[in-house]
Amino acid sequence: MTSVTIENMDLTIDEKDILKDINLELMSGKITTIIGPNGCGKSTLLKAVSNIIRASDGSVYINDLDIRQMKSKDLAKKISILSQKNRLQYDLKVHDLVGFSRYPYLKRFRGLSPEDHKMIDWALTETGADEFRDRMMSELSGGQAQRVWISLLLAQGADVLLLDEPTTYLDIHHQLETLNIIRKLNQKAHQTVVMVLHDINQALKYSDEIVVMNKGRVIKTGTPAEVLTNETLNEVFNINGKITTDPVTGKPVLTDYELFCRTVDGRES
Ligand SMILES: Nc1ncnc2c1ncn2[C@@H]1O[C@H](COP(=O)(O)OP(=O)(O)OP(=O)(O)O)[C@@H](O)[C@H]1O
Repeated sequence: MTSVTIENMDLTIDEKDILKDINLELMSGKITTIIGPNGCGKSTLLKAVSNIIRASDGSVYINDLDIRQMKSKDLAKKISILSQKNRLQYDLKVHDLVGFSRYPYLKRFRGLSPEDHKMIDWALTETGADEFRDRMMSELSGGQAQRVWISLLLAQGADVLLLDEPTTYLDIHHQLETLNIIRKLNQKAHQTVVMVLHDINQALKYSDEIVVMNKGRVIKTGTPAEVLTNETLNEVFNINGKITTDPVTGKPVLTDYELFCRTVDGRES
């Protein structure tokens, strides 16, 4: 299993502080979900962990290896990232697109090996995307395409999976299907999964650990039960709700949520 440690990370873009003093130990083999309001730095944090964007200060370690000391191919064998918006410039067959994930393993002047094909087939089967492996990406629905993108992430064979809003654009059925696939894979293969989700109840249900961000900082980490308090909801999202415990999963559930606004003199409105 692979652990990821972020130490004293700051990230500045155009003199604006985007991430400030981030210290995190992402739990090995578990599912961690980052929640927080729009623009608080969640996507930027995932990009910095995968070295797509360089932090201005601080370090990210994968099992004690500093990612800045790693070659990009070696890093890609350890960490794969599913970005928020996946767009293709050219239309491709599903199978060919997933094949790109094997780039870090290609030997010079050689094509895909039997091992590469095995990984691609496995990834397509695990996500249920195998049935449209020979179709063009442009022919797929949003939910089908998302399964292909997750296959691409899996076929890369990394121990750490970063997923930025993997359920965006999906209907509720496909949202749950996608999260179930991620959880099933995490339970079977014990990858370290770090997701960004906007749906608080989905975050509570599917995560071992929650990271709450606000204004570029991590303000709370812990189990769903530790993190979900009305104090946190007020402070971060400006909402209030009823918090109960799901009798089956034992995890907290948020219901009856409402905007919670304080006027300048401190009254609720
Ligand atoms: N390339 C960039 N250039 C300038 N500013 C950027 C860049 N990327 C991100 N930002 C800024 O950094 C801040 C954090 O953005 P980020 O996308 O990480 O937030 P987020 O929490 O993922 O938001 P959302 O929930 O809306 O997706 C925002 O203010 C954004 O405008």
